[in-house]
Amino acid sequence: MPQPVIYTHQLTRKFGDFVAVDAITFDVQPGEIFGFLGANGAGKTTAMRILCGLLSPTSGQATVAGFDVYRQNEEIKKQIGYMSQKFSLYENLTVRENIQFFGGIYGLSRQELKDKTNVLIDRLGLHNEADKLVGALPLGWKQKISFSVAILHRPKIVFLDEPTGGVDPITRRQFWDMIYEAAHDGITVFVTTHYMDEAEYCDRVSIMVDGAIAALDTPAGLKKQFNATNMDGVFLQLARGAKRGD
Ligand SMILES: Nc1ncnc2c1ncn2[C@@H]1O[C@H](COP(=O)(O)OP(=O)(O)OP(=O)(O)O)[C@@H](O)[C@H]1O
Repeated sequence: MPQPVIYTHQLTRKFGDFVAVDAITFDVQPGEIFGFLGANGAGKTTAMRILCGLLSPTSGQATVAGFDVYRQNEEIKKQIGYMSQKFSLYENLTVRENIQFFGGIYGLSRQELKDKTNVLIDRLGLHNEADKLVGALPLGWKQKISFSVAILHRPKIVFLDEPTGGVDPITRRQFWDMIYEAAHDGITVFVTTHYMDEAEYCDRVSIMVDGAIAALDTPAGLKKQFNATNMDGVFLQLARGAKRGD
């Protein structure tokens, strides 16, 4: 078995007496697409913030790309890419400027930036849009650019926090083609989503309920375990018992 890219053991985060993340244990293998599901308030974002090196756990263990979340969060930040529906690109910069800005933050050299920007604009077929403001583009395009920017520096792992919220199923499907391509290139993908069709696209899926991992398996394994025809059926059975959330 190769070394996991993400390893957690009894990872816990409290806010005062409130246990937001409750002793979660799992690992993610290199190149895997790992779905991180849970109802609102289940604790996904808190767990993800810990794994991105942004928040310290209260107890338990975790490593990301081999680095410890308590002591080596600066190293972790260099190994990861991050994209969220909530934080994406700068609307008042052009596509090209956004790519160069974020590429610069991720530490690419001037020449690398120039080359990668051109390759990316080519791949996304954005020649006519490259010098337009991002704010003028449809949401689906922004998401695709945002994802491409998050993996521009070829991180070991990319964290995607509800990356496809609010776009139509065809655009979401295209977005997932990009995810598959990244995974095929060896980038591990850790993704949260509320769309159950997207859960089916993951290699394995964990479902959090009230801070704990209630189930973790391949989509096929989960459907079998919960005697459900689709992931919606699995999710509803687990989420029905949740105390937190809307
Ligand atoms: N800084 C904080 N202080 C106190 N409570 C917090 C803090 N951050 C998160 N929580 C609480 O922890 C719980 C888990 O929140 P979290 O945002 O991790 O859930 P989530 O699964 O990402 O939900 P959503 O899908 O709605 O984003 C929630 O009840 C939330 O109110």
